[in-house]
Amino acid sequence: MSFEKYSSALLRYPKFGFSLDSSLMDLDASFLDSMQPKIEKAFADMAALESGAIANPDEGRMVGHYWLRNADLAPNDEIRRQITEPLKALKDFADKVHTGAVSPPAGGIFERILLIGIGGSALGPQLVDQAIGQGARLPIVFFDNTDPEGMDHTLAKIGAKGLTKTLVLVISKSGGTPETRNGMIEAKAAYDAAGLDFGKHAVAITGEGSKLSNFAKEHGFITTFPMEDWVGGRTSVMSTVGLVPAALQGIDIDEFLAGAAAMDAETRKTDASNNAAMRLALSWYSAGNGKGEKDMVVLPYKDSLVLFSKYLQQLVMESLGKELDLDGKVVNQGIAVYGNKGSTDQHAYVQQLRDGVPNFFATFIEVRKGRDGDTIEVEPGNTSADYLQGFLRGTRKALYESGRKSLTISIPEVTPFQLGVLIGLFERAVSFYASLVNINAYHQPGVEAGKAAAGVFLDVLSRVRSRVTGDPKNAEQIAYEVDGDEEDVYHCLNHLHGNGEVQISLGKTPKEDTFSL
Ligand SMILES: O=P(O)(O)OC[C@H]1O[C@](O)(CO)[C@@H](O)[C@@H]1O
Repeated sequence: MSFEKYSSALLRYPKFGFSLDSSLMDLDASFLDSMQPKIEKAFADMAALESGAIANPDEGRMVGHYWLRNADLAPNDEIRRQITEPLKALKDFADKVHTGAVSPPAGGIFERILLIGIGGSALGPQLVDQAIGQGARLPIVFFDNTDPEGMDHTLAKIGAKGLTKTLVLVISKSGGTPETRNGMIEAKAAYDAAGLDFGKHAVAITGEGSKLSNFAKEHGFITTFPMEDWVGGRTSVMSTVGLVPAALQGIDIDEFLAGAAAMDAETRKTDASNNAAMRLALSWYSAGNGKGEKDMVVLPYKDSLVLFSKYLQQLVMESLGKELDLDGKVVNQGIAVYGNKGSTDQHAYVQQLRDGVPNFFATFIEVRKGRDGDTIEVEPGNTSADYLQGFLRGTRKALYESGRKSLTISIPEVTPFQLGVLIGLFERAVSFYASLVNINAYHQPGVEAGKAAAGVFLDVLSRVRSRVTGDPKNAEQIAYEVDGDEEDVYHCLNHLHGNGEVQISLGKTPKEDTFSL
């Protein structure tokens, strides 16, 4: 480590107080020279993407999340309208909810939001809430899974009386995601049980003509906001998906969009040496030899950014984790992302980072401002914020001394603008990296295999359910009756037992276990 090296590697955007320190990634001149053709191609791919090329060839779609924060860049008037009109409509809607012009049927005003979604249709709003939702006008709670107990806990927190003043946002781009559908059905059941009209409390955000959009029409939802097919789920936080809840929460969405637009403006420039998104992408490439050989550990030193690691996990892993490259060659690409927050992680897994398997590089996120208002000294001469900074600097140094590389991103404070800056940075870094390694970052074919297998399992389960009788039978016998896979049938039976639907009599091995009513 040397000040000289730090000083020459530091990339700064003083206009908004951002910096990226890649000095501890050791990117040397020969690596950068060797990458030049790929860098030029990545800039060209990006320019094509932003001007409306079909950048997601497998799905035949444009990729437009960069237009969401600068509609002037949209490739045509129709798309421009698809951005500006919903933006205006959602602001009007939020105003009406705040003033009571849109109100619950039982009177009063809406006091909280229940957001039902999963993946990109929940993670962005969760990040926004955690990072910049403190003191929000409307608090927000989530159903982001099909776990019945999780939903029960959330409903219990709201309480039957609370439901009367809860506005439900059901978010699904495809409109057919089972977890989200289940959450909506469970929420509707709770409203029905409380004698309330679910539709009069509900808003949908979904693609036109989707199952969800039809459900919303049938059940008289308050309104529906559109989601366009050129916005991917994991990059939807600046579309209606993220902006409707944020505006309802009273978050300054114009600032949020402006932060991303400011980062876009800097990282659209084709000077690689001063482009933070390209620098990130090159650092990832160098760390993992362009094959994702090193994991990315994300360590924001700020409680409010704790979900940023999880958010990046989806953004990076769903975008870059691909079997085939754009030429159809098997490449099994990806970068594993995990993390939580500093300095908390110091007391969890940093031990392994420092001394264990050297299979990662770290990404520190420094927030310069410790807190608003007065502070105290926790000991003579030092504040809590000093400690946070000390632990960040100390961990970064200790890791480098044991041969572990790291990046450090710094922002002045966590505001809507700065959250936009961070999201804009990583979105573009993902786009660049995808070009560097020649993959489509905008589809997710791998997710379908698990969904299809779950469908087969659920089908077997419904048949197994009707085959359990008073006579004890083992999995093999029932599998024969339902024409199903024996192990699948065994798991179905065990699941039914776990939920009190059938009895089990344990044998020496699962093959010998028997089940009855
Ligand atoms: O918004 P939808 O269509 O419900 O999808 C939710 C999530 O499911 C995925 O399609 C696949 O997991 C994600 O890309 C997406 O964010």
